[in-house]
Amino acid sequence: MNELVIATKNEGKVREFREMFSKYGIEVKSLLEFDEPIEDIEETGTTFTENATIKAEAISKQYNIPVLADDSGLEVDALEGAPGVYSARYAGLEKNDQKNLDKVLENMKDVPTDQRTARFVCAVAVARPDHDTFVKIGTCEGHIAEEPQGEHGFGYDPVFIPQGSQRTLAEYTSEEKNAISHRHNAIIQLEEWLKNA
Ligand SMILES: O=c1[nH]c(=O)c2ncn([C@@H]3O[C@H](COP(=O)(O)OP(=O)(O)OP(=O)(O)O)[C@@H](O)[C@H]3O)c2[nH]1
Ligand SMILES: [Mg+2]
Repeated sequence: MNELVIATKNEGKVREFREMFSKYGIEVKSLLEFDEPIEDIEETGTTFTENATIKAEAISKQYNIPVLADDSGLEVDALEGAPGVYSARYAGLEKNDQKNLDKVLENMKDVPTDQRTARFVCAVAVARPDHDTFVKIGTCEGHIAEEPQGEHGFGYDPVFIPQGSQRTLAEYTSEEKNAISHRHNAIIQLEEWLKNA
């Protein structure tokens, strides 16, 4: 396989998939690079697994090709798992990373350091014509910073400090993030399939 379609319109995800799949010699094509505009796929599931499956199967069926999709988000223990599957839409449907992150910090303002534990979760689904869809899940444990730091990455990266680190993920280089991220931890479980695909 030398090209894989990823059913996403999130440029941050596309960049990371492109970086991580390059070592397998696989080029990534996202929904942003199709000749015709692709309608938004409604994420009606209540779990990362369901939503990743919905996105992968929608595009796989429409174009009759193998497709990978990623549904991911941030689970904060002190917020009972929120924003969770609603991470992209936490502060509203407009999908504003800054507003989402501000809302997490605001909701966490009275939470002491030792209770700020959180994790990123990523479900990757692979849908193919005439095959059952399969899903792999990766996580990345850490805690929520008191204030945003760093310019790299996307989404909640400026407020997420991976376990054992003093820096936020937005202060990591892309190579450093791609070595420990939830997305990386999901993709490494695809290695067998990638080698044979
Ligand atoms: O700081 C972050 N670093 C990450 O590595 C990361 N991965 C996911 N997220 C957050 O979770 C939402 C996913 O929602 P999501 O899976 O529905 O994606 P999306 O709507 O942005 O794009 P699409 O793939 O659905 O087209 C994203 O928007 C982000 O807010 C991340 N934040
Ligand atoms: Mg989405």
